[in-house]
Amino acid sequence: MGGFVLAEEHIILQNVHKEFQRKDHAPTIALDDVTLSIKKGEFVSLLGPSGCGKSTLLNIVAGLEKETSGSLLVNNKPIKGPGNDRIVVFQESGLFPWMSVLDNVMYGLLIKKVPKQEAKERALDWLQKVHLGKFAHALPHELSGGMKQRVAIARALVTDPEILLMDEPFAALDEQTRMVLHMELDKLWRETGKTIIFVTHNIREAVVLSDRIVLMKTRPGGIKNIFPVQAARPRTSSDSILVHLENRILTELEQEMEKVLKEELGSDYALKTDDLRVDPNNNMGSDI
Ligand SMILES: Nc1ncnc2c1ncn2[C@@H]1O[C@H](COP(=O)(O)OP(=O)(O)OP(=O)(O)O)[C@@H](O)[C@H]1O
Repeated sequence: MGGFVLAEEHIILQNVHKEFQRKDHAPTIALDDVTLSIKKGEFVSLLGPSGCGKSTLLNIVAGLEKETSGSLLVNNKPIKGPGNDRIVVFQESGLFPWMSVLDNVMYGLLIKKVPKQEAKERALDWLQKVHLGKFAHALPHELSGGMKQRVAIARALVTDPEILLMDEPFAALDEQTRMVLHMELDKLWRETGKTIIFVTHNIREAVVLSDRIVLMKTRPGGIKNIFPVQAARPRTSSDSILVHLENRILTELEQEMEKVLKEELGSDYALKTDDLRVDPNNNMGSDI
């Protein structure tokens, strides 16, 4: 071979096809022929309209769903199911309501037979990193939504997985909290070098956080386009590179969503996707 070194691929999906069987109906093709490679330490977002297969793709990488055909490799090894190297953070924090914040974060370590004192120290360390050291002994219901998601992130990262899989983790949060968590996640990602796959409906969230954005399409679900994000970090959403990219992605999404709406509504189709356009006076970003 020549004198160049290939960057290390962490996750490789090759021609992944996923069908869900439905009684008395044709199967739903959730993913068709998805091929995607993700490098070690890369932050990749999956973006696209409802039903385009984002969660299915994430669940296949997590080992929670099995592809119907095609292959998935992590560190060049086929995936047979869930593993300690991959952890999922969901939209709902999923904390045990009867356990303190500290016990919630320690739980995964104790399951893995980490000695109690070490588990406590590691959990407290992670609670400091997500700025919740003072809430170690609080119960989940005493926390705000943003704080709960911080605990969920600490609980995931304390076990030191190689890959963090995030399924709309900030979708239920208000915009200000979301922006703070973007900054925190960006910092944690840069400090830890984890590989992250992040599912979102929010274009601005995707451009602010990602190295690459995988824009997905529906019917059948798959990849429509991939956008590298070449802006310096830490980022602000007003960065002109990001604003320009956000509009490019939105233009492609509009085409996709018009296609979907026409198929769904047929002759009733009247809705225009122009309403999705970014209003420069509106800080919220576009949810799709
Ligand atoms: N367990 C299942 N059984 C049957 N069909 C399913 C199942 N899970 C997903 N699907 C179907 O597969 C397609 C893709 O679903 P998926 O949840 O992956 O999409 P998504 O892009 O994550 O959607 P959303 O943004 O609304 O969460 C949809 O048509 C969905 O109805």
